[in-house]
Amino acid sequence: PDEDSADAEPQLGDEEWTVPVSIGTPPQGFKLDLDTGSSDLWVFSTLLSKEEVNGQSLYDPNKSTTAAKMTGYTWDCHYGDGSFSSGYIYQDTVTIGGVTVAKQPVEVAKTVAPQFTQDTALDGLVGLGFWTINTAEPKKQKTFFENAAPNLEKGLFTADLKHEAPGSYNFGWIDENAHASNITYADVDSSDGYWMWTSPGYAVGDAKGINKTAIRGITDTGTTLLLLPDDVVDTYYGQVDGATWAEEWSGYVFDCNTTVPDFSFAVDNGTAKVTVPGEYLNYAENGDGTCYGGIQSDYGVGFSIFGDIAIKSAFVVFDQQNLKLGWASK
Ligand SMILES: Cc1ccc(-c2noc([C@H]3C[C@@H](O)CN3)n2)cc1F
Repeated sequence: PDEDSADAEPQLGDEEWTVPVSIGTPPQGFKLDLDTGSSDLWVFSTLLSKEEVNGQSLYDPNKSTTAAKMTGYTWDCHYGDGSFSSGYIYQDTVTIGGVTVAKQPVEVAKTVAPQFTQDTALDGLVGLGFWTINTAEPKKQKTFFENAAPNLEKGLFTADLKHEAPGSYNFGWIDENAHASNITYADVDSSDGYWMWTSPGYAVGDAKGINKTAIRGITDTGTTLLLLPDDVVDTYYGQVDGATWAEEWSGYVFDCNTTVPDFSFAVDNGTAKVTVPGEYLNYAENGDGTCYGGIQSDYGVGFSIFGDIAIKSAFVVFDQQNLKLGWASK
């Protein structure tokens, strides 16, 4: 059923992906960043001061006949990079990829951090984590997917992000033509509100076996890079000629002409694995002849983060009904 599919446009050199979202009646159109690492749906709005807006589309609830203010409700988000946004809440009709939720809590921004003002590629976020980390007060609100799932064929959504090319998110069904290998599932621990799971190990380059070490982390479409434990990161860069940790870049860098090896992480008991091509792991030029690695340390986060660099290397199934995370090659 192709109607439940949203094209995901890569922005800023695969830094983030946005999808077209309609809110209100008549529909107001936005480009929102689907983020499995948070659980608030928020959008730039007419409540913002003009200094905080830089070309983004603004949701105006007063122009929507289906908008209803949730009196007394507020929200306040803080993201991993220190950015923030906050405001008030309306219920309105939201459509993403052909899936419509009436009375979806739409968090309208009254304040956004400079990072959002500067990010002209997006008009807000759609959190696809679990409601337990939604920031609405006095009562947490369900995500778009949690509200949509009961009316979908399957209580799951899939992410098929691609390197420097449009990808897609599907809601409620698995496109068997979108993945090459069987889908291998891992158990999800949603107790912290994230898509948290544990990979049993990893391999660098074309190494046959895997280094058996548990990598516990979240699968987060809103994080660009692949953030891993220091011992894994050090082992990886030990195989990248000339790689060093650079204070000025706060991360591992190497000469841009360096050939960087693939990185594979195991799924389930290690029978299946996802291979991130070395090409994706030379993430960005620093401008001084060095390049910034796509693998960096998860120090201080408390868990690893399988961000877009890992997600775009696979076809990923976020199965909320069975609390499973599926990975397949494509
Ligand atoms: C300007 C800007 C800043 C942050 C983010 C952002 N979105 O998702 C996330 C990650 C980290 C964690 O917070 C949840 N998922 N970060 C997006 C932005 F456009």
